[in-house]
Amino acid sequence: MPIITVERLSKIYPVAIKQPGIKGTFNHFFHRTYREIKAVQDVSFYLEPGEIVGFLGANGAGKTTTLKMLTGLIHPSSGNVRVAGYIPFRRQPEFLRQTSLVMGQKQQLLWDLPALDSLRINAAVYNISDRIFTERLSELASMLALENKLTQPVRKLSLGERMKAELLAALLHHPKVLFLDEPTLGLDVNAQVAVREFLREYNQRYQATILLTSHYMADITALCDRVLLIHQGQLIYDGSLDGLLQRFAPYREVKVELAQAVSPEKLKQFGEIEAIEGQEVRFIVQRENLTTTIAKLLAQFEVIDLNVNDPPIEEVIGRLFQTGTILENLDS
Ligand SMILES: Nc1ncnc2c1ncn2[C@@H]1O[C@H](COP(=O)(O)OP(=O)(O)OP(=O)(O)O)[C@@H](O)[C@H]1O
Repeated sequence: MPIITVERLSKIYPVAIKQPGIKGTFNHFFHRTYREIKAVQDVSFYLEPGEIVGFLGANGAGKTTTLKMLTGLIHPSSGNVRVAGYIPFRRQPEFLRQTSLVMGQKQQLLWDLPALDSLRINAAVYNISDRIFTERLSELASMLALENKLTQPVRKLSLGERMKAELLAALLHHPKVLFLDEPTLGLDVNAQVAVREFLREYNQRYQATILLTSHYMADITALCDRVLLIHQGQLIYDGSLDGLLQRFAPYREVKVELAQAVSPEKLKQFGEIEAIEGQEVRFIVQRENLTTTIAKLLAQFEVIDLNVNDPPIEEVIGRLFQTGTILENLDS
């Protein structure tokens, strides 16, 4: 049975329009007019317990709005949501005990206090006994390698340590469902890897369900077998990461090592040149032109080595998010 059920969920934000000038300001006060922003439109999906699912979309696609409705921070305009058996917007205490939201750009830990003090407050809020608090603290701090950091004021922690402390605070009550909005934002590569490894371990240890947004594709490839793709408020893909590449990357990367360097002018005819490093050239070639392009390359040049790969996921998603590209792919 799904732990998260989202059915025909929509959110429309009314936004007041203000014309410039004094007349505009006057009208703004007395005859305010509004336009509608359809941030989320008719979105449906289900998550099974223990799944880690990536939630992808360009800036402004509707990810945060969806997460806010799933955690009960905002009310849907229409549709149904159930998380762990609860309607999020009611914000019942039992719902809050089963879920947690971590936003990379917001923090719950108090800046000037040691994280430990904020964690004690959380323990009191969630009614966690001293014994369980000590047990969980020691387990999570060791999983996150934070043992020596919790007594320092939060402002003295590095960004990565702070994010790990935020995760500790969010997980102290052992939620069944964890919503993560850009948990690795701004972290260096080592800290990103540490956060990812922790999430994987936590998910395996407690079968927690995780819905995760991230602009770092490494987070998604490392953690998520399944992804949801949202575009202009609509869910346009729900499936495996490989399936996403097949569907939205109608091209492949051809890497060829030539016996002699060849000018870019001569190479242009074979496809879009991604990079030239000495005698090594990387092209983007449409899938349907792949065999003819390779045949032409082999006929015209002395080729030492040739590889065909799916382009890196970052690249596919980057292209996908460029205006219009998603819609072109949807039409085809
Ligand atoms: N409180 C609000 N009032 C009006 N419009 C809003 C509000 N919050 C978000 N929006 C608009 O709704 C749309 C979806 O925004 P949302 O923050 O959900 O996108 P997102 O996918 O999380 O983007 P990002 O990756 O940039 O965080 C955007 O057009 C945004 O401008």
